[in-house]
Amino acid sequence: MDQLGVLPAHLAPCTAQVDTTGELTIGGLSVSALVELYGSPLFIYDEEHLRAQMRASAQGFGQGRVIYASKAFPAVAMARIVAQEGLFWDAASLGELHAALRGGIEPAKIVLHGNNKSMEELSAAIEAQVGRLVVDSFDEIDRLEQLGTSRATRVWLRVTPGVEAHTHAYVRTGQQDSKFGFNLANGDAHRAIARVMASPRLSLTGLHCHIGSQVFALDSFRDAVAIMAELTLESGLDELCVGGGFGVAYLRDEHVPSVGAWTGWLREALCAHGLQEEQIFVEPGRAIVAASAVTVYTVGVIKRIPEVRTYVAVDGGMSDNPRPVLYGSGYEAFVPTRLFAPHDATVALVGKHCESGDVLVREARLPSDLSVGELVMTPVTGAYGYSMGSNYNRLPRPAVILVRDGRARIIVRRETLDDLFRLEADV
Ligand SMILES: Cc1ncc(COP(=O)(O)O)c(C=O)c1O
Ligand SMILES: N[C@@H](CCCC[NH3+])C(=O)O
Repeated sequence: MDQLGVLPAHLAPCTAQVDTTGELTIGGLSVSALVELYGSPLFIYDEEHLRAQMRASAQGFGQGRVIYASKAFPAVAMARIVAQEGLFWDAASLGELHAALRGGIEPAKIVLHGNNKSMEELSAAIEAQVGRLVVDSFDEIDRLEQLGTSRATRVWLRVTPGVEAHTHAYVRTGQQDSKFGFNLANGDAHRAIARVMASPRLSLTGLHCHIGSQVFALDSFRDAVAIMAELTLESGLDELCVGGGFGVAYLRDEHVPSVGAWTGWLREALCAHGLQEEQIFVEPGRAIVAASAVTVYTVGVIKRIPEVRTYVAVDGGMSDNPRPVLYGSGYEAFVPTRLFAPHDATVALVGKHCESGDVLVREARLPSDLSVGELVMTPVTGAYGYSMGSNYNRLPRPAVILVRDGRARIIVRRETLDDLFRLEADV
């Protein structure tokens, strides 16, 4: 089915269905019943969708290995699923490393990233015996040598290949002017390779690059693959990771390759450049997790300004989804209990924060007879929503639930007022 009422199927989690009354179900459970049980706002993740995306990414990549970029959604429950599906886990901090360990990811399948890793992060990674440590700077090489690492720690170097990915400037990472990695053009990458190869304490096994996030153009990857494959082979290294960043559809008119198509294309391109499947890695985050979740809100206020605009205010906002404010990202909105109703009015869907910029969807299509108390849902919020959320205006973070086969589990409970004050001293 291409449509679930007015909801385009490609924006919905894979188990989403619409019942005869127009109500959306996910994992066999009605969205309104879930909100009744777990409260609003609510993140609903579809476990089958997550597993299907992980399997598709791995299948497309053949013998290559898929690393889940956990920053997109680094919950412990997510780590458990990643462990069961056999993927690797990219951690970019001590917190993301601990989520992996708590979720049962084998340390050998953890890849530690970060452009400014602390001594504490480096020693925790070495102690845990993570599978790959991705070195990002000359200062980090100094730190590792000070720490007295042994050659048991496998090291990759993050290279900045000088590729301008076609995406938002804030999430572009492969160009020369970047805080990440060793630049290829000015000779830093070659100097770092020579230095780490000569080190008695470090064992260089591969290279890494990541050109940016929410990238749609295959051309950007094509250039990065060619440059990185050549550098890996000329340096005599065994492993190459070409990062993630595969774009996903957020809007009804956007259509993008599936995650399996992305990884399949990269596998072919890397092999065409002379690498063996066993040598290659990819690192998608968003493409695995984004469309697996929806956020459901409750409408609290409808403000109509004739001939100007209608504002529909919900009980969350930029604290549970900062992407529209940060990157001007677009989303769609739907009433999950009335998917057969025409969504015939254009309104601004806004949050409850003290900022005029706290807009979730600037021009949302919602029913013209929408009323206070109804539910509104934004799909494709599984990546960089909860993980980049905040407590701005002292809003407690929403609950996150995982649904599957008619069963729901809380994987992150809703914050309470006590949670909000737990760090404050009693003065
Ligand atoms: C090191 C690294 N690897 C992989 C990714 C992939 O994340 P995504 O596929 O969500 O863009 C990122 C973030 O963009 C990253 O910083
Ligand atoms: N947080 C960004 C992506 C950054 C990826 C991290 N390297 C986003 O939503 O879209």
